Amino acid sequence: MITKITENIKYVGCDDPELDLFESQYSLPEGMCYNSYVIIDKHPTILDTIDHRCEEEWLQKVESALDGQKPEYLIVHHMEPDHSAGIKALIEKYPEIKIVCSLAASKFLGQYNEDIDFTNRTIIVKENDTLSLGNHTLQFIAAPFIHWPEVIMTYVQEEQILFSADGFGKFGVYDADADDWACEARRYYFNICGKYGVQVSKVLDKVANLPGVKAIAPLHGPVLEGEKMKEALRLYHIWAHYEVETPGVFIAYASIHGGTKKAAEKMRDILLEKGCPKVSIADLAREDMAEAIEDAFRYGTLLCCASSYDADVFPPMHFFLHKLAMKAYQNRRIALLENGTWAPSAGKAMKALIAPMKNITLLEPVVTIKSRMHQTDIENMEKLADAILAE
Ligand SMILES: Cc1cc2nc3c(=O)[nH]c(=O)nc-3n(C[C@H](O)[C@H](O)[C@H](O)COP(=O)(O)O)c2cc1C
Repeated sequence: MITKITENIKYVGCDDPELDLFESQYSLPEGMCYNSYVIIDKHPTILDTIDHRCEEEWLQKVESALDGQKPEYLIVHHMEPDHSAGIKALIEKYPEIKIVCSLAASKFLGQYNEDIDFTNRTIIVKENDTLSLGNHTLQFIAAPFIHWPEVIMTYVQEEQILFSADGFGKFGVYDADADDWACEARRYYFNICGKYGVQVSKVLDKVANLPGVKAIAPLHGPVLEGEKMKEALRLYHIWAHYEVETPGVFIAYASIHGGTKKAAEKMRDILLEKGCPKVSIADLAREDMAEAIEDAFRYGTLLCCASSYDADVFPPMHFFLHKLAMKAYQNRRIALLENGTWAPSAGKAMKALIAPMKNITLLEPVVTIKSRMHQTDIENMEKLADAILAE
């Protein structure tokens, strides 16, 4: 199906409901979609290609949307293969097409397609350059590191639509969770763009200076308009600035034989009894790691509970904290509970992983339990809960 975004801008993206993992690591309970658009004008133009999994379907949609015209330009916003894999097939089908992209993207074109000669085919654009298609003027916006260095966005001046590359994207097929954009957009943002809050903030400032954006069309997920677009912009402002979105505590635990899990659940109960507005809890060994990353960013305080393991920390917790550090986790309070049977080491290992993070307040006391939570541990756990709740 080809959907009209406006009279002359058509959606030619594809759903991929069967993909197991996005970027080989993110679970997809509702599949994925790769967006692509065709602008019908004096100079017909395609915005981005597609993942190789959907190439044939996409080519047919493009042909049908063009309705007999030949495309003159392909705008490449982002060179990641889920959007650029179709470039080769597109050039084979329309050998005269010109590729419009950033300088950085022009280098990646050859890296991904060494058998194609891009000489005399590539038009390099930079910040605020424009390209007239006839009735549509494309204004290019540099968006480096959202979340790759070559990224550009395109603002279609007459229609006031921003084509935002992976910015404002989400997991799921095109119309998944139509009434709850934030849930999968948040998981997508923190796991994929989270490291680049500074760059996202800069782009948000540029978007605010555009003369009235009416819609945002990302490379994954629905086109955002009206109140949904306003809400997405509000959330992106919070996320990009590493602000707390929801008051409360996220408890992440990694337990080998269940003792640490019991202590984590007891901490949840103590916190709720003491009036904590919201406590979310996750088993890092079993639950979706990407969702745990998302929740760590969502709440203001993170409580990590982990078993000791080979004079270090149980690996699911190691991976979790390592990934948070990679994603520039910052501006948060962290509390620790460790468990060990002969020489507890989880606390020290967790502290070492947290040390490089920016603007983290480590709460005291670090609670140590031995093998199983004992009555004598409760006093320390209460103290830790008090420290968590004392803002
Ligand atoms: C492979 C392995 C390595 C472990 N290494 C340590 C260790 O270095 N120091 C320690 O005190 N306990 C160690 N333990 C014990 C765990 O920390 C133990 O499972 C924990 O104290 C009980 O909590 P749990 O029920 O949440 O796993 C190890 C356990 C396993 C299975």
